Amino acid sequence: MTVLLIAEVSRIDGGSDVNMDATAKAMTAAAQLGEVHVLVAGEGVTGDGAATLEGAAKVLVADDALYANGLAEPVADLVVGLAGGYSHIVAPSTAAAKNVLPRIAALLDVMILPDVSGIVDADTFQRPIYAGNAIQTVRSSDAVKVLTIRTAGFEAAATTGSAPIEAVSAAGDPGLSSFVEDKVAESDRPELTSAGRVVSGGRGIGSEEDFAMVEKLADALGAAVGASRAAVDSGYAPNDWQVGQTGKVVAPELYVAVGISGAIQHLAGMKDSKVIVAINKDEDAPIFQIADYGLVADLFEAVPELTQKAS
Ligand SMILES: Cc1cc2nc3c(=O)[nH]c(=O)nc-3n(C[C@H](O)[C@H](O)[C@H](O)COP(=O)(O)OP(=O)(O)OC[C@H]3O[C@@H](n4cnc5c(N)ncnc54)[C@H](O)[C@@H]3O)c2cc1C
Repeated sequence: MTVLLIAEVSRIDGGSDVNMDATAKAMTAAAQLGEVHVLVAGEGVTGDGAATLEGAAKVLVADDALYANGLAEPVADLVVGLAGGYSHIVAPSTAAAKNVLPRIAALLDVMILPDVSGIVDADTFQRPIYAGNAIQTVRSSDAVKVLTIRTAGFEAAATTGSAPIEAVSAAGDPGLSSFVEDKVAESDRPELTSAGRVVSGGRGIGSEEDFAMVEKLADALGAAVGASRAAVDSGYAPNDWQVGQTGKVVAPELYVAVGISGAIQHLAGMKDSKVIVAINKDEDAPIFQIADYGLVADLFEAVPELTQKAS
C-alpha cells in the first residue's frame, strides 16, 4: 500500500509554506495505512519541512504559480494525475482540503471519506457523526480511498526524518477557476473568538434592520457581535458571526444572549463563558438554565435601555 498525503500549504507573506502541525498529525494516520509519499503543492515551496516528517518515504514538490492561491481545481488535477500508483489519498481535514478532496474523489469516481478519526484497517475507518454524538465505522471497497483526517484524533509525527525530495511538474491549468483577490475583513470590533465580551442575537430579533440593535449594545460594551444559526440562516447576520457547534466557539468573560432560545447546538459554542446574561421574553427558554443573569423581557425594550445605560 502506498499513500499519497497532501500537505496542508498555507500562504504566508506572499509565499507558501507547509502547515507542519496539521500535516504531521495527518501523517500519523497515513503511516498506519502504508508507505507515505507527501505532496507539497504551492509557489516557492521546497518540501524541506515535509521531508523531516517521520514516516515520509518521499516528498513530491510541485512548485508552480498555479498553486499559489490555493485554488482547488489545479491541485485536484495534479493529484488525479499522480493517483495511479496510490491506494489512499489523504489530507488533514482543513477548509482547503475539504475543498480539494471531494473534487479528487469525484474525478476518480470513488467515495469521499471525510473527517476520519480512527483507522481500523486499510479499508475501514471511523468517523464522528451526529455532531460527534456517535462514531460511524465505514468500510470502503473503492480501489483508491480518498479521506480527510480529523487531526485532533492523532498525535503529530516527529520531525526527525530526512526523506528524499522529488520535483513533480504541474498538471496544467484546467481553466475552471481563477484567483481574484483576498480581502481581510476590517472591523473596529474585537475578534469574536478572542473577545472578552460578546453580545449575540437570535431569531427573536426578527430582521436584519433590528439586528443593528444588537450591534449597538455590543459597541456600547466594547464587545464582539455573535449570532445564533437561526439568525444567520434568516439573513439577519453574516455567517462568520455564528456561535455554536457549527459556528465559532467562544468563552468570553461576558456573553449576552439576546432573543436566543438556548438550543444545545448554540450552547456548545458559548457555555464556557464566565458570565452569561440572557434576555428572552419566554421565561421557560432553555437559555435561562445556564444563564447567570436572566432578564425576562421584550428585547425591543430591554436592549435599547441597556445600550443607553452602557453608553
Ligand atoms: C447539526 C446542527 C448544528 C447546529 N449548529 C448551530 C450553531 O452552531 N449555532 C446555533 O446557534 N444553532 C445551531 N443549530 C440550530 C439550533 O438547533 C437552533 O435551531 C438555533 O440555535 C435556534 O436559534 P435561536 O435561539 O436564535 O432561535 P429560536 O430557537 O427560534 O429562539 C428565538 C428566541 O427568541 C425569543 N424571542 C422572540 N421574540 C422576542 C422578543 N421580542 N424579546 C425577547 N425574546 C424574544 C423567543 O422566546 C425564543 O426563545 C444547529 C442545528 C443542527 C441540527
